[in-house]
Amino acid sequence: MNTLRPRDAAIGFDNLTLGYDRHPAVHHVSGRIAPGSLVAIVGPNGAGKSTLLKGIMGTLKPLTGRIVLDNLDQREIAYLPQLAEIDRSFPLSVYDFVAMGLWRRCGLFRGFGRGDHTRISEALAAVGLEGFERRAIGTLSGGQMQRTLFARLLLQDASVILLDEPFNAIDTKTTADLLDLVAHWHAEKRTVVAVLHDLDTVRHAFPETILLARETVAWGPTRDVVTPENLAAARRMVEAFDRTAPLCARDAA
Ligand SMILES: Nc1ncnc2c1ncn2[C@@H]1O[C@H](COP(=O)(O)OP(=O)(O)OP(=O)(O)O)[C@@H](O)[C@H]1O
Repeated sequence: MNTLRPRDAAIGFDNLTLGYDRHPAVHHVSGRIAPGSLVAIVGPNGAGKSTLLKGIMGTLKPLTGRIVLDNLDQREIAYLPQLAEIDRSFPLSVYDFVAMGLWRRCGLFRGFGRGDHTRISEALAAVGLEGFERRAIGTLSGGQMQRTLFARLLLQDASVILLDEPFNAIDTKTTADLLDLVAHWHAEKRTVVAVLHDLDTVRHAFPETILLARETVAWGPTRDVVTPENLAAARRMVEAFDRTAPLCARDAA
C-alpha cells in the first residue's frame, strides 16, 4: 500500500529559538535531519522536545533563527501528538478516524472509492485492529487508541513522520508492534523523528539521537549521545534554566 516516492526531504535548524509569549523554551538549535533518518529526541521533562516538534510542524513560529525544509511542504508532514492532547469525546468511529489519514489526498468532500476502503482496511489490519471498525474512539484503551493513530499515519503516507511520545503508557507487545511499523517506515526511506523517554527503546531502535535540555546537549549517533555524562549534563541544564528570562545571555551579549 506504499505509494511513497522517496524524496530528499530534509529538516534544517539554523540557530533556532522557539518559545511561548516571547520566552524561549528551546534555543540556539542548529543542525540537519537528513532524508531517511530515524531520530530520537530525548531529554528531561520541560527540555523543549515537544516544542521542537511543534516548530517543525509550523504550529509554533520561531522567535529567532529559522527552520529550513528542503523538498518538503509543512502540510506534508505527518504528526502524532501526545495521547493526552487528543479529544476522544468526539463521537467518531475507529474507521472514520483512521480514514481521516486520506483526507489530504482525497479532499474533504469527495467520497471514498473501493481502493480507499481497501487501504483503510489494510491499515487497520497492519496495526492489529480488524473488527474494531465500528467502535467509538472514546471506548478504546490507550494502546488501542495508539494503534488507531498509527493506522491513520499509515494512510497519510508522509515522507516525514513526527511522533510525540508514541509509546508512553503502552504495553510491551503494543510497543513492539508499533516499533516494527517505525522500522518499516525507515526501510522505506521515510524520515522518522520521535520524542521518547525510554532510553532502552532509543538505544535499540533509533540510530541517531538529539539530546535536548532547552538547547542541544548532543546530537549524533545514539551510542555517542546517550551517555551517563551527557544525561547528567542535560538534567543540570534544565534545572538551571530560568523560564522567565526574556532573552538568554548569548542573545543579550
Ligand atoms: N503552550 C505553552 N505555553 C507556555 N509555555 C509552554 C507551552 N507549552 C510548553 N511550554 C513550556 O515550554 C517548556 C518546554 O516544554 P515542552 O513541552 O516542549 O517540553 P518537553 O521536553 O516536551 O517536556 P515533557 O518531557 O515533560 O513532555 C516547558 O517549560 C513548558 O512549560
